[in-house]
Amino acid sequence: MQANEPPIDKQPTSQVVAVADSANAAQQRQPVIAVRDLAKTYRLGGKTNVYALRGVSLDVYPGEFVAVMGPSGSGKSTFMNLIGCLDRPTSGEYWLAGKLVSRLSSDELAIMRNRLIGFVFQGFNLLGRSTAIQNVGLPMVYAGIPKHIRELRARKLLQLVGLGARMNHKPSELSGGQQQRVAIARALSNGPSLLLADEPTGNLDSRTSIEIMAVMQALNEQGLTIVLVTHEPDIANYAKRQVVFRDGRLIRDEPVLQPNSAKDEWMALVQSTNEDEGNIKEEHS
Ligand SMILES: Nc1ncnc2c1ncn2[C@@H]1O[C@H](COP(=O)(O)OP(=O)(O)OP(=O)(O)O)[C@@H](O)[C@H]1O
Repeated sequence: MQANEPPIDKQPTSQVVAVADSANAAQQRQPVIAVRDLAKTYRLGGKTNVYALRGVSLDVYPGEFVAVMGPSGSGKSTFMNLIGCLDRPTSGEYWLAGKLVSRLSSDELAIMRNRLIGFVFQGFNLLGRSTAIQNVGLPMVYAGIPKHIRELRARKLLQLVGLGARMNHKPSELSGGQQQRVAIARALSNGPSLLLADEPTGNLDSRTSIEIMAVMQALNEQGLTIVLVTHEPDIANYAKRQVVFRDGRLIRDEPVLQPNSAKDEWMALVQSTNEDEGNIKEEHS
């Protein structure tokens, strides 16, 4: 066992059980995320403690699509910041792809984060003066990838999210949904195995939200593990599993038996729009 692998008694119970249960192949895989008793306390003004997370334990396996829900202030963003290695917990343990995060140096952590995790935010966070292809290529500049490979990869990623015809557009020349698709392509640029999305549809209308969720579901079908924070139950119903936080605790963790298909809903919307437009044309002819 490597120094920063979870000791067997600390490993997720399901993983230990899975060793004995060879029939359950999915559970035999190592979790991408394994947290145990994770807690985060903020100290306000040197006096007051804010208990943002109070002992959360959770495993997320490769290929899962998890929606994180809960009321405002319940700890969702704090949890995402911890699993995204953007912040350190006050106590508890976190294994990211089998490595105990607390044992990693800041440099090791940064390398692991850049290699394994892609981030998508509510506000897109694109550079306003850069084109779509430049925005997507930026994380690869930091990763030291040569220009010709960067461009090739950025083109492929923009095509993957359906923006092949918008590569040279700046964010102000793109719709909100298109900007979020650029942000998703950028999040994928270093080939992560985990996508963390904090309210990715929070700034979008419901039609555009379905479009973005169709992209997310397609990526998940290709094997990408996704953890997504949302306030909206409709959005959470596109995920395969829902976890709910309240007052810094995990109070519910359930599979979604039949996730909605955003692609089907999107196609139905497009079809009904086409029919409406056809009817209008007929009325005017
Ligand atoms: N940097 C901070 N300093 C002090 N308190 C904080 C800090 N960040 C978050 N908190 C507090 O921790 C608690 C959890 O906040 P968090 O942002 O994780 O909740 P949330 O579920 O993401 O809420 P929302 O849905 O409104 O984004 C809240 O009481 C919040 O005020």
